[in-house]
Amino acid sequence: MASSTSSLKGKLVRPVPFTPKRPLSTTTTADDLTRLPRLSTPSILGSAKKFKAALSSESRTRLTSKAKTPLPSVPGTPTSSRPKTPTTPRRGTDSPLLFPDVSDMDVSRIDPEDVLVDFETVEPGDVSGEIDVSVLEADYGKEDKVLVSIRIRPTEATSAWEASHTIPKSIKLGAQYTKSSTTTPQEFRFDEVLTGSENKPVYNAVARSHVCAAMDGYNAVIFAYGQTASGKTFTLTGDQDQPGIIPRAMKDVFAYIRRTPTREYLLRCSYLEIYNEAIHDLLAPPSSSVSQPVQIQGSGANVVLTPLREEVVTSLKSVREVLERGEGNRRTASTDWNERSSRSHSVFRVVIESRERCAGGEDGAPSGRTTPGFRPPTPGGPKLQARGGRSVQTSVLSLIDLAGSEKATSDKERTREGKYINTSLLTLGTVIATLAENSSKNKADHVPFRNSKLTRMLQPSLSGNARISVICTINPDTSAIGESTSTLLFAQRIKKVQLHAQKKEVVDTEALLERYRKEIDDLKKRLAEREADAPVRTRRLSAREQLDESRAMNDLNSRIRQLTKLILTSQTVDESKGDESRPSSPAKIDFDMSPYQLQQELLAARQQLETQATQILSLEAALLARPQLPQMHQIATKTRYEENLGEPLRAVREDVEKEWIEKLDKEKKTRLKLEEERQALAAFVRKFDSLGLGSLPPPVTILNPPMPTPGGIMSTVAEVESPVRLPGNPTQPSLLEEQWDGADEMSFELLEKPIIPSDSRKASRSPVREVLGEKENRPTQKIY
Ligand SMILES: Nc1ncnc2c1ncn2[C@@H]1O[C@H](COP(=O)(O)OP(=O)(O)OP(=O)(O)O)[C@@H](O)[C@H]1O
Repeated sequence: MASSTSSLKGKLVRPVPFTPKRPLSTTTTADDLTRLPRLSTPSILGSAKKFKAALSSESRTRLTSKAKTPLPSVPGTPTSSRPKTPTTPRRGTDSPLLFPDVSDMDVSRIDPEDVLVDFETVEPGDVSGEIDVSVLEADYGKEDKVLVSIRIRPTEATSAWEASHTIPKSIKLGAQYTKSSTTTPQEFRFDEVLTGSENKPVYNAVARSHVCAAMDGYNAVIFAYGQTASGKTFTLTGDQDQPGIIPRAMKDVFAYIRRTPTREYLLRCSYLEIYNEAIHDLLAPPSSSVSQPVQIQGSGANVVLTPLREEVVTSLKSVREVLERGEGNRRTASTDWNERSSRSHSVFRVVIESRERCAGGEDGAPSGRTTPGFRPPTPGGPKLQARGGRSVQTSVLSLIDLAGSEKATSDKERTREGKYINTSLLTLGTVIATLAENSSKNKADHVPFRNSKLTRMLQPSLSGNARISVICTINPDTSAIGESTSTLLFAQRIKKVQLHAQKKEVVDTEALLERYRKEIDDLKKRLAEREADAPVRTRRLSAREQLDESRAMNDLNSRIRQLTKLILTSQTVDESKGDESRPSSPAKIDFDMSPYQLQQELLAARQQLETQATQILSLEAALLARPQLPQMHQIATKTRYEENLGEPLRAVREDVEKEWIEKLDKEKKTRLKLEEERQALAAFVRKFDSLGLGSLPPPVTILNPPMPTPGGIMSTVAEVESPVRLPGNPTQPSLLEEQWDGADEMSFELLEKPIIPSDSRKASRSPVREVLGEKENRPTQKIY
């Protein structure tokens, strides 16, 4: 063992300003660990980093006193602290406890409205001043591939790898290190290939656009992957001289807020680690962290971590305080390869909620918490509410430092940890490989997300709903060629994963519903006007214009349908569950809902009934208003023939006939479906009424909505009666069941004459007439 250790000496040789490596001990005691300073990379966390956390969950110790040295600022940050908001934590060097049971900024204890950050409250010193407009305006939302970069750690020894920094940026093994002299080394191409010890260009190239994307409403994940001691922590956290991605990202978050005077933000941070396949909250007090490990609940895109402490941050100072506390709790240990190796995967998450600022700062609108559809907040505490018509945009920025993969080590405890680390990284590799395979071959193979906590937690992001940037770090030494090659292969696979990140908005339901209702009213008015003068106008229109007219009516109807559906969906949106739409069975009543919410449901159901009745009648009206089927066939054939001169008339006719059969069949199905929905809704309304829930007067109460007749006369029908015949009622031939009789005999001359429906059509038993009565249906006679 001693010889293996000595052979490792000098492998992590770093250029200036690196300090010489401490001679490695093969037998590290817990005592040693608490004394070991991190010699090679001075931590940005000051003395907090000087502590080594205990290495197993049993013997793990937490810091019980606050680090003496405050977290150094990112260069250029003025040290003046921002004025405190009433709830800004007063903990600091004078704090009696580093892990109070309840933090002042714990989101569950505060009113989000009191801790909003906007361009006025951001301290100029919290802003990098470097944010570049082109990054803010970058088209990051459309990027559907993972941004994959390689960072090669500097070495004083000879590097086994050759990097090309010109486009295409690539890396390949030096020819002298390939297995045989005849083999050409494989060239790996990536978005970025970075070298050197400067963290700023690394941040700009791999992280800045993702941070801006997160501020703009997209979920974003940035993670570092690589062999142990290859530079993941250096890249993400950095040190005093070279702050890494996390501190720079937080600075840009505040810079972004400062540059966006139109919005206000609520920022919540959490910090966790996955150690030996258990998730620990790095911000929770040690007692509750051990007794209540964080659980992953939910599945698919709705993964929830609970209990997980989230703390509101209002300035860089409060971010530093949170980071410092969490960092002090991370499990690191000296391994044969790295004096301060991360033994866990750590995840720093910032939930960014924002909404439009209202002019003057106070809109006088009622609190979002009283908006209909609001459900009690999830255990994570209160969230920013959509308010006064302003929707809330939510996104999560996750910054992940993975534990390094490694070979067997000389220490038993490290070997046990290493097994867990390697297993979860292996699962990550398998998940990525399957996702890549699925995207490139259009397959839907099972993805084993559940095989490790890491992949389960990352499932929503890896499944596509996040902008992802991966930095794969490489140890360039010749002794690490194997591991570096496998890192490059991992990087190549993840490049193939397909992303489709979407912004998530929670709307102010009341305002939105109002908008929808208004639009529906307008549309209905337009529809009624068109229907009223349809009979007269139709006679004057050319064949093409008649088709256009019919299309326009259809468009109006489908927009009304769409909006009605939206009303139902937005009223039943459960904020904790994301975009869940209304239950599939409208007859199901949710007894957890408040009477007011139930009433809103009832109102929506009634409105839908009304709209459906209107739709069904409009369909009938359109059918009655349009020419007889053979004539329609003729019109369509003529139009098509003119459009495709040169095609044989017979072929055109056959095509048109086929299309019309399909069209009529579709129409029939739509009407039957509408009727089924209508009946289900009617049952829903009846159920409400039988429970006495509909007795309170809703804003609009229309149980038997006035139904527009084709000619514009309004009437009322019994709610149970349907204007559509259901299957199995052979006594009423449907308008849709007309035959193609005579269609073959048509000639274009017919079209020159006014289109007059035949007597048989007049005599046909229209369901509209049946329902409304012959007299009320008189407008249909105006057609003639
Ligand atoms: N690009 C770099 N420039 C200068 N020093 C670096 C660079 N990358 C890594 N180092 C140094 O190499 C050592 C190991 O780096 P680091 O701890 O970041 O590795 P790691 O990949 O996080 O390891 P582990 O997985 O074991 O936690 C540290 O002393 C760090 O300061």
